[in-house]
Amino acid sequence: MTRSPETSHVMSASDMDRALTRIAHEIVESHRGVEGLLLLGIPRRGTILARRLGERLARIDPDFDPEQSIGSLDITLYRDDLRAHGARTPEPTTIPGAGIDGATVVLVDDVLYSGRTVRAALDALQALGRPAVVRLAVLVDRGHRELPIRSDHVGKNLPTSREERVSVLLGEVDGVRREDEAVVIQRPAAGGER
Ligand SMILES: O=P(O)(O)OC[C@H]1O[C@H](OP(=O)(O)OP(=O)(O)O)[C@H](O)[C@@H]1O
Ligand SMILES: O=c1cc[nH]c(=O)[nH]1
Repeated sequence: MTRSPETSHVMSASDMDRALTRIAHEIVESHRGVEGLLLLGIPRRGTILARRLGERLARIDPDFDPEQSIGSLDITLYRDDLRAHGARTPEPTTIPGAGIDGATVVLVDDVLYSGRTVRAALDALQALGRPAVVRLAVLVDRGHRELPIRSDHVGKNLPTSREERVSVLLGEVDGVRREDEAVVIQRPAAGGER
């Protein structure tokens, strides 16, 4: 008999909002302001979260100009599992303003797991220029790293087992209402097929 996976909510929409607000404050504090800051989201959900972080940065410090300081970094062609999974359709890379040379780039993603996406992002960045500093902000760190990568800013550390799947549900991608956005863990039902 096939059982459906169990799903549990681990962050609500307001938990996510609060986490992003805290991360925005952390970024300003660790960078000592917003000059030279460039947020680059990893599509697709990282790009949306980068935009939301940027809105908060602009509220904290009006010198932060979202138009000039938020972009998107596609990593599709830099993945190390291209051979195993085949190519995905690339999303646009958009680098605003003066580019990445000399900037403090904050990579933004929804989930940090093996670290392979971030490794690919570092390769993608290197092809574009030479930032002064690269940092990482993620909404959820679920552990199980396969590479020596850690996040500077974390919305929530979430202990998980490898069998579980963490999903960040966002209106723009998943079609949920803003108030129904959430982080959920799906675990295979005990005794069920996967
Ligand atoms: O640290 P990692 O092991 O690389 O995992 C993290 C990545 O996995 C997810 O993307 P995924 O490739 O699953 O694509 P999707 O969310 O668009 O399905 C997530 O958005 C991260 O980018
Ligand atoms: O659980 C996981 C693993 C990789 N990427 C995700 O988004 N969730």
